[in-house]
Amino acid sequence: MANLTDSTVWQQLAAHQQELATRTMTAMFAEDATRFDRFSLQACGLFLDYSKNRLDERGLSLLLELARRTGLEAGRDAMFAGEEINCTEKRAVLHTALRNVSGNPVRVNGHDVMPEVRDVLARMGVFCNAVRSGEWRGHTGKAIRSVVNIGIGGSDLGPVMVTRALQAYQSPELSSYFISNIDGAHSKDILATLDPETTLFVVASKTFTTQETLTNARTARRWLLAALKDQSAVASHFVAVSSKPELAAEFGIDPQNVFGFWDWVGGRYSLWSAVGLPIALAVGMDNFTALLQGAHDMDEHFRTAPLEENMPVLMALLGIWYRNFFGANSYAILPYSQRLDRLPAFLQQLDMESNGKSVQRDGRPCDYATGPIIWGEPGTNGQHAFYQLLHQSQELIPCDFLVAARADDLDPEHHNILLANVIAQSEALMTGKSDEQLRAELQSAGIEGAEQERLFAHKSFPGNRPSNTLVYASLTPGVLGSLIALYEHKVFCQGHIWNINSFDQWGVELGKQLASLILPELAPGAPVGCHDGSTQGLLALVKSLSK
Ligand SMILES: O=P(O)(O)OC[C@H]1O[C@H](O)[C@H](O)[C@@H](O)[C@@H]1O
Repeated sequence: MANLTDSTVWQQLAAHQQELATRTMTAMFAEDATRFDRFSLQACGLFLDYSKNRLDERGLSLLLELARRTGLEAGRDAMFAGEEINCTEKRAVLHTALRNVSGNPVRVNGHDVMPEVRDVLARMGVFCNAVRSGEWRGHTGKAIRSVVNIGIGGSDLGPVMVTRALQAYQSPELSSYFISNIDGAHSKDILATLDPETTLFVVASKTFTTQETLTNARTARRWLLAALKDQSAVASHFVAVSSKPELAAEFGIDPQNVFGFWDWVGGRYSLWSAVGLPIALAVGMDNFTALLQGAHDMDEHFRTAPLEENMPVLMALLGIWYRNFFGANSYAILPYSQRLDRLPAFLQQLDMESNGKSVQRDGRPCDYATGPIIWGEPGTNGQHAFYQLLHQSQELIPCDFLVAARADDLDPEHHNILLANVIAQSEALMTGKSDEQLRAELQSAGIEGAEQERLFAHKSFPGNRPSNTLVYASLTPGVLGSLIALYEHKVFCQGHIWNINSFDQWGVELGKQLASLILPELAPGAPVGCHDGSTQGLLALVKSLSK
C-alpha cells in the first residue's frame, strides 16, 4: 500500500482542515438548522450526537473516502471471518465470536470455535448458579460471600470496570474485589477485610505467567491456608481462568475449576470470555448474557451498517480528524456516571495498548500520528479539577461525554443536576462566551475601565472545542455491552486506517525483561550489573534505604 500521507484523500483532508480552521461550530449550526439531526445517529440503545465537531459535510465525506480507500470494509470482514489479522503473532482476532449469539459458526483455520465457546459459557453458568445459590460451599461448609479476582491488565480492567458499572445489578449476597497491583498494599488491604471461610478467588491470566498475578495468587493461597490449615481447602476457594489451563493446574488449581479461553482472544478484548467470570458471579449469568447480547448487537451494526451510518466508524474517523489534521495529542473520556469510574482506565488499555504504535504492519515507520493519549475521570468530579484546561488552555482535546437519561435507582434530584452539567459542558466548550456577553457581565458586576480590561482576557472563553455526547436511557447490561463493543470497533477502525497491528503489545515487554534482571540485584549484597548511571544510582539508593 502506498504511504497514507501521499494519498490524494489525505492531502485533501489536510487542505480542508485549513479551510475549516477559522470556522466556528456555532456558525455551522447557524447556517444549518438540521445539523443536529444530520450529525447524530442511534444504534443499539446508544444515541451519538457528533454535531459539536469541527466538521462539515465535505470533511465527513473525505473522511469516509479515507476509510474506503484504506479498505476498511474488507479489513472489518477479515476480522469477523477469523483471518490472521494479528500479523506479528499470527493469530486471528475473534473476541466477536465470544458474543456471537447468532448460532452461526465462526471458523479459525476451518474449525468452528462456537461449540467450545458455548461449552465454556455453559460451565460458567453452572458454576455461577452454584456459587450464587449457596450450593457451592467453602472448605468449612459456609456459602461464598466474597469473590476476589486476581489478575492485571486485560484480566482485571474489563471485569472491574463492568462490575462497578453494573452495581445496580450486583447480588446483595456477594461482594466483589479486585487485586491487581504487585504492590503488597493491594492484596494486604483487601484481604484484611475478608473472611477466608467465605472467600472465593478467581485467578485470571491469559498466559498464566504474569508475575503480578502469580505472586498475588500465591499470597492469597498462603492467607487462606494460614486460616484453614488444610491444603485441600484450595480446591473450594480457588478457580482459574486462562488460555493455558495446564499452567493453572500446575499452580494447584483443580482442573475442573479452570475455565479456558483461546489465543485468538486478546487480553484487552477478553472480558467477554471466561475472564468475565467475576462479572457473571456479581450480576448473574442472565445479566452477563445480556452484556454479550448488547456487544453482539453492536457487532452486527458495525458489520452491516453503511459507513456513513456506522457509529464505530464515525467515532474512529472523528478521532483521526483531530489526531492527524488538528494535531490533537490526547482524547478525554468523560462519563457522567460514578459507576463508570473505571471506564477511562479500561479504555486506556484498549486504545493505547492497541494503537500506541509507530510502525506499519509491514514494519515501515508511520510518518503520521497514531493512537492518542486517552485519559479522563467521571463528571462532575473532573469539572472541579482539569476542565479548566479543557476550556481555556492552548490544547485542543476532543472529548466523549457519556450519560444515562434516566435516574433509575438513583435520586432524581441528583440526576437532573448531573444531566444539566453534562449538557452545559459540551455547550460551553463549543459556544464559549462572546466578547459582548463577557463585557456585559463584567459591567453588570460593576467591573469597569482598567479593571475590566485587566480581567477581560482571563475570563474569556474562546469556545469552538469539539465533543461527542453519547446518551442512553439506562446503563443496562445490554447497553454497556454495546458501548464497550463500540469503543473496541472504533479502535479497530483507527488501527486499520493507520495500517498498524492493533492486536499485539510488544511495547510492554522490555520493562518486564529488565525488571527480571533487576529483581535479583536488589538482594542484600548481590552484585549490581551493568546499567546506566541513573539506574545504578537508583539501585544503590533503594538498597541503602531499605536496609
Ligand atoms: O492475562 P495475562 O496473561 O496475565 O496478561 C495480563 C496483561 O499483561 C500484559 O503485559 C499485557 O500488556 C496485557 O495485554 C495483558 O492483559
